[in-house]
Amino acid sequence: MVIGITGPAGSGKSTISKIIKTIYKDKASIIDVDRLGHEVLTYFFIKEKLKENFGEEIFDDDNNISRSKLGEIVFSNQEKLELLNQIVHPEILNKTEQILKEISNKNDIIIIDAALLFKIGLDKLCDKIIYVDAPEELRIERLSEKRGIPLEKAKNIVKSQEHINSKRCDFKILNIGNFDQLYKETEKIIQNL
Ligand SMILES: CC(C)(COP(=O)(O)OP(=O)(O)OC[C@H]1O[C@@H](n2cnc3c(N)ncnc32)[C@H](O)[C@@H]1O)[C@@H](O)C(=O)NCCC(=O)NCCS
Ligand SMILES: Nc1ncnc2c1ncn2[C@@H]1O[C@H](COP(=O)(O)OP(=O)(O)OP(=O)(O)O)[C@@H](O)[C@H]1O
Repeated sequence: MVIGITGPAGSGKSTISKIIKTIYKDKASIIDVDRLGHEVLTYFFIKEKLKENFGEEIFDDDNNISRSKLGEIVFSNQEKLELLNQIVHPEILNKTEQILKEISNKNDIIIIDAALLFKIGLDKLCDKIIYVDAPEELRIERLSEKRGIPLEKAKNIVKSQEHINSKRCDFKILNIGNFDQLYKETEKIIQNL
């Protein structure tokens, strides 16, 4: 079974993914789509496209994409973010499909952890979808205080995700309690899959 976990930044997707992994142990795998997005930035043809569209300034001294420089540009400019999305999302979708094919017979549960599950088109790969949310201020606080993202960047990321919604979901979690409460709520959902 493929479970999509989606919702805005700082809502708790990765934490829920890890809870499910703790419950299912070796029978579950997590596809972390943020990480796949980072991998895609190392592909030669993607780097070339990004150079054409964003210029040399997004590269570091070793000719790798500087995520902090690129992030600074796109998270404060919706049009540029959309341009980046058009370049990388098809490749992220391909890569996820490829991984699913490779690991699906070795796992009972595969979790796709992605804020942009619907936007990238990953929802169509999922049997069940969990949508997780929390109030904006709490998410910004988690991103800046717990994940170490500078406050301004955290606010920009959250603003850039205003389109995220719970279009088609089977379960919803409002993650405003403590970790134990989140664990229990996740466990309850797992029992009803
Ligand atoms: C802009 C980039 C270079 C910034 O990298 P950086 O390491 O600084 O941030 P990171 O990837 O950890 O993301 C930080 C937060 O922003 C969110 N985010 C990332 N990309 C996007 C996007 N295109 N739109 C909205 N939110 C995004 C992430 O879910 C996360 O919550 C990188 O996020 C990227 O290449 N994004 C495009 C690919 C993508 O859409 N990834 C998200 C898949 S769910
Ligand atoms: N219920 C909770 N109680 C305390 N801390 C929490 C809770 N839920 C999440 N956190 C913490 O908040 C931070 C953000 O959570 P997490 O990384 O799971 O969010 P996310 O939705 O995966 O974010 P992103 O989209 O940016 O990857 C983490 O440091 C996590 O440990």
